[in-house]
Amino acid sequence: MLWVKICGLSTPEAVEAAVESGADAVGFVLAPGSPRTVGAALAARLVAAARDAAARAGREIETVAVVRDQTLEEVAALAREAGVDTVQLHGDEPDATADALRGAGFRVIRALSAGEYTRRTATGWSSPDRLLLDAAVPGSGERFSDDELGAPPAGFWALAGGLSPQNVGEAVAALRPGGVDVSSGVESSRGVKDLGLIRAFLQAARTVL
Ligand SMILES: O=C(O)c1ccccc1NCC(=O)[C@H](O)[C@H](O)COP(=O)(O)O
Repeated sequence: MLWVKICGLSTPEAVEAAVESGADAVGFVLAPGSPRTVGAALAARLVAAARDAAARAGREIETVAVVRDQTLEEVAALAREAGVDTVQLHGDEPDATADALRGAGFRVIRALSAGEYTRRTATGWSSPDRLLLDAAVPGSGERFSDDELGAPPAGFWALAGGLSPQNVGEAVAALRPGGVDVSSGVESSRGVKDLGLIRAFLQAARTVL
């Protein structure tokens, strides 16, 4: 079944809508400078809300801290305080940062633009972590173009960038990722989640063949 992550959540109501509608993962932006940025203390409350909602539904939820170009020390401290399961690295973090986070007990998602993924793999780079392929500007609501991605990854990967309830089915049919990730496409305005769009996205993603 398609793995679905709803990202950039900042209220308990939006977290509950995502979990109750069947999201596999919920993400909180702990990188500075975004309208979706939350502090570690609020993220910890949102993590608790996600786990409570998942427990009520009798299932599990993966909680994800989204970071970008912060030091390992800062990322580890934020992730620990927030109490997340997973750290999503969205910048130019070295492989050593991912290794150290894994060593500290976190799961890691490596987010790359489709173009950067294509460049790295051409040099023989590979990642032990789950890959998320995104547009050049994360959280912008933009799709990457087909010619930026050479061959999609062979193993599990998730598609992000410009997805919405309207286009997720067509995007998954075309690229066949193992998962999808959305933020802007479930917002009424930048940084403001729309509970109806969250539910509609989950419903559309769950009916992709
Ligand atoms: O959302 C942000 O503002 C953000 C800031 C810094 C690093 C990452 C950020 N977002 C990552 C995501 O929300 C998703 O993984 C993905 O890029 C979805 O983007 P969208 O095109 O908005 O659906």
